[in-house]
Amino acid sequence: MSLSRSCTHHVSLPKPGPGFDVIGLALSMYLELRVSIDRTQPSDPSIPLNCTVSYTGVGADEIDLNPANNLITRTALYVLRCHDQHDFPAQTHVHIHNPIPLGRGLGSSGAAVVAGVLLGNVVGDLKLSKRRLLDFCLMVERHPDNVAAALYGGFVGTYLNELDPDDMARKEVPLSEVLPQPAGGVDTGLTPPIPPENIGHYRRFNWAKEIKALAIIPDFEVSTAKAREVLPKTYSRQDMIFNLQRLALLTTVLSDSPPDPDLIYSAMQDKIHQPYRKTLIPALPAILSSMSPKTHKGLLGICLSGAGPTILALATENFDAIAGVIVQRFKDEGISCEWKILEPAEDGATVQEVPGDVPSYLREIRQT
Ligand SMILES: Nc1ncnc2c1ncn2[C@@H]1O[C@H](COP(=O)(O)OP(=O)(O)O)[C@@H](O)[C@H]1O
Ligand SMILES: N[C@@H](CCOP(=O)(O)O)C(=O)O
Repeated sequence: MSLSRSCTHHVSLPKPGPGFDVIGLALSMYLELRVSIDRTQPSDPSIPLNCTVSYTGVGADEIDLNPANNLITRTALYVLRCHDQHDFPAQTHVHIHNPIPLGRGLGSSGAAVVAGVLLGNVVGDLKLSKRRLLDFCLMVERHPDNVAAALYGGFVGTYLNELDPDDMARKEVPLSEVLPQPAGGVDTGLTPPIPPENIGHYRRFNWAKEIKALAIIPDFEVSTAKAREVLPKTYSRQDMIFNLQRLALLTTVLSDSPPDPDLIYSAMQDKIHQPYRKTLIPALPAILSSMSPKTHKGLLGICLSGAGPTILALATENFDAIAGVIVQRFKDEGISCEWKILEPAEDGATVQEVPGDVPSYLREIRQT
């Protein structure tokens, strides 16, 4: 029997403003996998881990297609190995179509982790609940904002539960034990750390239909790991209260219809990550200090998307002009940008059976 399955994942654009590592927004860019398992064929020992990978979309020259190195397939292997399945089923092929720019703060890695977890669940026929899938995601990407938004869709608030000491230790094992690279074959003898139950939690919020998300995407990468290294380990009480006061309002004001620009603009101010990340993103200070609903009609609020360098501007109208100003600010620093108008993606990650024989995945990749 042959089968072809597709998984679709939405990119998450995390945390408007003060919700660092807390709130996430899934937006209308879709990472898509096509998975085929040719069960008519026996295992071929020359195929590492029984899996071949192909890729279309952005970053094709960067992504490693060796299943032992690729983030999506390594994550899937982690899920499989936690269930005593050491390799992919014989003759698995995974086609990845990825429109999400890499290393730009648009959640490409969060979407890839969600994709990998769903891939493991599908090819291993594990039938894990979404809640359990989130545990696996959180063993790999340890801040919950991106993966919860990509998995569940929409505008979400997230938190990590206080686990008992044993579970906490299990959750905090080094990432290299969760995702060894390269992911060795069956003979490594390594037992993967099984995620504790109920690592994190999420809650969907409403989103006012008038609000669109402009993503202005500079032509350079900032790795999330690097952008987290520049953050301080501790913060002043004053700065924490500043963010908490705004975050308490933000989730509500983004659901109000019609939106209140002044309130949204104020609620999107941040003192715990953007000031430190300015050093990595040349135009950020000029953009944040010069744009507001008073200077730009239709603008509601502006912040770094994820760890940057993408700028997220929430707006109701006047999109070309708002994006044009931000593009120009980057241009002044010698950086070119593309920009997109995006909307919340409500559905989260989905898996569909695709009828037809194995080669059909090549024809069915959605071009976005
Ligand atoms: N579709 C994908 N397939 C495989 N690896 C991916 C994919 N998307 C992202 N990655 C990995 O994640 C890295 C980017 O992650 P990160 O620095 O967290 O940036 P961001 O998540 O903001 O795009 C890429 O360099 C790549 O290694
Ligand atoms: N909350 C995280 C989000 C990182 O998102 P990414 O898209 O840059 O991976 C952070 O701000 O570090």
